[in-house]
Amino acid sequence: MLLRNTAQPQLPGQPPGPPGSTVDSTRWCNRRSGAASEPWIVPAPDVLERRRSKEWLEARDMSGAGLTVLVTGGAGYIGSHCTVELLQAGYAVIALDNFVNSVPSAPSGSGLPPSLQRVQLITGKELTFYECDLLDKTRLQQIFQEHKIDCVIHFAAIKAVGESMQFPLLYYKNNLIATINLLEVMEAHNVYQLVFSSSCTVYGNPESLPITESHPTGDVTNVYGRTKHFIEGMLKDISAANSKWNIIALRYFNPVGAHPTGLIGEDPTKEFTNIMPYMAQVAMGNKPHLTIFGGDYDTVDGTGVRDYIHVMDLASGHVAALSKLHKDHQRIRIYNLGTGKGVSVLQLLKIFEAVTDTEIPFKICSRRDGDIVSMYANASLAEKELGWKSQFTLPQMCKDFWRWQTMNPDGYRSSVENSVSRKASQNGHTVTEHLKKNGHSDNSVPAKSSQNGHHQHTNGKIPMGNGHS
Ligand SMILES: CC(=O)N[C@H]1[C@@H](OP(=O)(O)OP(=O)(O)OC[C@H]2O[C@@H](n3ccc(=O)[nH]c3=O)[C@H](O)[C@@H]2O)O[C@H](CO)[C@H](O)[C@@H]1O
Repeated sequence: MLLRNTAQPQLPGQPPGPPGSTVDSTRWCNRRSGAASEPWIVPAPDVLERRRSKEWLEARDMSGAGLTVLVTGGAGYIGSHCTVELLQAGYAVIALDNFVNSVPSAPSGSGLPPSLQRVQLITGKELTFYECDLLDKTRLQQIFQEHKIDCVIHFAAIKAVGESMQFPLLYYKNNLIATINLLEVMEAHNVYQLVFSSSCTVYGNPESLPITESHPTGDVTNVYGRTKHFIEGMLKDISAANSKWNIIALRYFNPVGAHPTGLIGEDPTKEFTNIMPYMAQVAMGNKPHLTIFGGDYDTVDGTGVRDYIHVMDLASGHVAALSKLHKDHQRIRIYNLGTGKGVSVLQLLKIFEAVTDTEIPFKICSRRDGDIVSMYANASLAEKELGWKSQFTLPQMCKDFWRWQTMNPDGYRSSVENSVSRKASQNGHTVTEHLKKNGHSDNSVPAKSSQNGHHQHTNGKIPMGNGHS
């Protein structure tokens, strides 16, 4: 039976229905009939740690202690998950975002966007945030002047493949000029350590599988991908011209999943087209069926094959990359971040159904323009040189994505204040007591409005008494 979510707004971590109600998810998702119902429970924030191997935890990288990293695109999907790992690795984080594809800070709130408020809740640590468009070079310069920045992770970009074909100049301007501004400002402030967010899309149609970093690049099928390819070229050129540069470009395969707490996840403000968010919408009953693009490819079952990687694995890959930059000066180096496992659309669908206990009706239609048949990584270089290896399995990716989706059916519109209030009241504490107990000071510093109207959330402390956005 397919039911729509008609529930009232609920708190993250609670099933739909009035706060405190016992309504479970059988009421509102595309559940398999007769299956036992089990409401989603908020996992402890250390759940991620427990999933990792003992060896990994022992070797935990704390190389960020005492260093400040600037994260562009910090409020977005990958940026926010990476910020969790950076804070946990001891970095002081300065995050920037222009909210082009992430949910903005509420005008009356703390100045922090909801994704980053939740990052603070997960980590119990504070960060600094500026609303800043990288096309605004003056603003960027001010930020570099105000802080002693040691290194940069550059996520900020627009990334919708279809949109990039319709509006190529928008993509070239936003992705290329923004990056040039950032590189110029970095150089002017003697900041030369950079991790750049690239993509497996630079390989185009692979000539051989699994794909190693030495596979030819440039035969890219879309404008978005070409911006990534051009930026990689630019980074090679600047590192050849000036030996001070120390850069790692990470070529991601297909990022999916969400933080295991379910507090942060993907909440694009643009129409989504990637498969897992779409699949989840069908599972929720918000879309009637999944359209599978092509069932006649030369693959295990005729559907397209990809290398899906948990976003928290990507996040730890960035910490490993920064750590490498602090240790070795290698001018520019490129690594694939993937699991090395190719998974077809139908295989993904079956696993998603099994771990979420839902049914996903689908229709196999014609191939999507520009789609690649099969793509998966050889990620052994990252393992050898960065000491990084993916940890999460595909069922965990699906489960974590689903937890985020069901806890936040309206994305970040469920407020952090509610989440805090709920946890506090569960423990018999006030919000203030709860935050103090969890390492937040009540000595809050509200967001300042800078001269040009941008918000800065100084030290990232969660203001109390005046509400959270
Ligand atoms: C060519 C290209 O630049 N691809 C980008 C796109 O990868 P992909 O196009 O690989 O990601 P995707 O999630 O859109 O598609 C994954 C697989 O699912 C299939 N599919 C997808 C949606 C759907 O409704 N039905 C369906 O069958 C699709 O044909 C493909 O085989 O997005 C990624 C981010 O996650 C990267 O940014 C990639 O660079």
